[in-house]
Amino acid sequence: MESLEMFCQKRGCLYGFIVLLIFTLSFTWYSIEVPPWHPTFLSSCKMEIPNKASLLHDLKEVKLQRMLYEKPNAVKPPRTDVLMMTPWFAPIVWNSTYDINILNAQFHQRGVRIGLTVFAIKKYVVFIKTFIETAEKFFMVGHKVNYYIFTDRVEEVRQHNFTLSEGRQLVILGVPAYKRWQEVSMRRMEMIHNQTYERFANEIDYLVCVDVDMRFSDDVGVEILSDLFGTFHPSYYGAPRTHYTYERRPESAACIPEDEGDFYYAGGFFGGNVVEVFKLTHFCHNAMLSDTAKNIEARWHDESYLNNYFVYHKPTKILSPEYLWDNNFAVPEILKRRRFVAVPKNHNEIRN
Ligand SMILES: CC(=O)N[C@H]1[C@@H](OP(=O)(O)OP(=O)(O)OC[C@H]2O[C@@H](n3ccc(=O)[nH]c3=O)[C@H](O)[C@@H]2O)O[C@H](CO)[C@H](O)[C@@H]1O
Ligand SMILES: [Mn+2]
Repeated sequence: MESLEMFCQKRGCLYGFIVLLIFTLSFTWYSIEVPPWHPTFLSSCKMEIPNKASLLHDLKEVKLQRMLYEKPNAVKPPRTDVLMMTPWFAPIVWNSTYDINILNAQFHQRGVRIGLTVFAIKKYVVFIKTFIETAEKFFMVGHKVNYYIFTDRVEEVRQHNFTLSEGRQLVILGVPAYKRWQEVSMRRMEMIHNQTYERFANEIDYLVCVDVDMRFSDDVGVEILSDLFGTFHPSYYGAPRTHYTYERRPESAACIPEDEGDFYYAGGFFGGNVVEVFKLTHFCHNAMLSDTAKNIEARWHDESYLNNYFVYHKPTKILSPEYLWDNNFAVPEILKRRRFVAVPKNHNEIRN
């Protein structure tokens, strides 16, 4: 039989342990402002957990596919003549830095849908035929694509009756024609913004927003897609900050001080997922309105606001000038492909 003394000793240990446990638990509870099992904590973790059946289905699919390609080499970069990564770890897309087959497999697996927005207002409708025809050849071939053509000449665009490959659709959106070309260009931000929740959120995953006075002349594929992306302007990718044609007047909402800024981005090619494009166009349009109220027109219109936005909201990917080129420029050694090039235009003739 256990002596009374031993029984008391054991019970003492047990009580001691329980007291310690309660103390530790309550300390943990109070030291975490919102405990992990609290709904507020769960909703603050932004990652959405997909449904279990679809996760398991995806896993099965990955196993079925063989992945055959030359393995990357950790000590031999594919390019040493250009910057391939920004200091905030956004890749810069140059030829031969990626394997399109790997990327295509990834984006097909996700069934990604891509929207391409383009504006053909007033005389700029002349560009739409070449634009769509070359896009059919080179833009996101094999993926689901929606073209969104914003125009004041709906009938004229419709009459082209473009034949599109499978999985591709064309949507014509009637919009007003502003008088000055600068305003037409700037108002694109507002019009894209207006369609994000109305339409884009339901129809696509990524948006690509470009100029219409352009032609595709080589592949532009899913390598460009990321949450938020911009493109080096072909005139300034190698230039020092002082040469960038940023808006410099402090009273403008587009102002970038002399000692800030990374690159000079082109107004004619940007994009991202629907939410990021919503935020970007919201900023650019409202900054433009606030400048207009002060009688200020930013130096390079929408491009100036875009550049300002990218200083403070860094793009997660940047496209090299391969994606926006002008054949009036001499072709530098680093430029291996010209994928999207300006169609020559008579500025005075087309803008008036
Ligand atoms: C390649 C590139 O980076 N281009 C940018 C550049 O000049 P650009 O000289 O290339 O501007 P632009 O004349 O092409 O105008 C921009 C776009 O607005 C549309 N448009 C314009 C006028 C008009 O009457 N009808 C019409 O539809 C059309 O889609 C055109 O492509 O600077 C502009 C602002 O000054 C914009 O930021 C452009 O995106
Ligand atoms: Mn243009």
